[in-house]
Amino acid sequence: MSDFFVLGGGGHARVLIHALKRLGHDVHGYTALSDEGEFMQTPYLGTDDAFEQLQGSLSSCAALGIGKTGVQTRRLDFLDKLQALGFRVPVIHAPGAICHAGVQAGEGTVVLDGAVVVIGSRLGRACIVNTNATVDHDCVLGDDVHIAPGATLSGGVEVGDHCMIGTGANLIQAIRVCADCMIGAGATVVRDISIPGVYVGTPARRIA
Ligand SMILES: CC(=O)SCCNC(=O)CCNC(=O)[C@H](O)C(C)(C)COP(=O)(O)OP(=O)(O)OC[C@H]1O[C@@H](n2cnc3c(N)ncnc32)[C@H](O)[C@@H]1OP(=O)(O)O
Repeated sequence: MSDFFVLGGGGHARVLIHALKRLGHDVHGYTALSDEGEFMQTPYLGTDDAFEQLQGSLSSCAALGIGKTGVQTRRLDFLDKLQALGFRVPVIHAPGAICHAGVQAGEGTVVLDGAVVVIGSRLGRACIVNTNATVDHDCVLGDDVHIAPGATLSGGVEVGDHCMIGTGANLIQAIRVCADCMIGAGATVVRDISIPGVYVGTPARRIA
């Protein structure tokens, strides 16, 4: 069991703190833009950049609690900073997640309750496989990819860096989605996507 601090003070941080505690880890506190997270039930340590000053006194493990609702986020920047300062940012599988043996995942990646990651899949760094999402066999996710709640990647799907696959979206088998795409909630992707942008609907079409 390890001692963690959680970087971020919103809903995603709260989910991670809950998961870490259920896994038996100690959570010393969280950082956030401001001290507004009484509901976090763990001490506020300072702003999101405070870990640079607090390094000596903080636990050696960190969790990336900053959520991702768009393509551009600071998640990878923070992961790089944390690692450069010597923190470990382990992969977290929530107690209710299912990850098949041999699935590979990069540092800072989390798989949340009810999510299933099937044999042969590879997840990059700082990814989120959110509640009840499915990443079926032999998928490959780049870095900083978010598979939102209830989204489904069928077998052999590839998703590029920084993509966000929205809540309940479905990608059929062997689809390739290039980096920097937002797939809207409920979209159905039936063709490869090779131009970065925002895609919605069934079948998914580019709107921006
Ligand atoms: C635990 C968590 O909470 S994780 C968070 C999970 N969140 C998500 O999955 C959110 C995914 N985001 C979406 O689906 C968003 O609606 C986006 C990114 C696709 C579009 O957002 P915006 O760029 O703000 O577009 P906007 O809301 O202005 O809509 C533009 C048009 O697309 C339509 N549209 C927006 N989203 C969708 C969608 N998912 N499916 C179909 N049509 C859509 C709108 O109705 C609008 O159409 P109109 O011009 O005919 O009125």
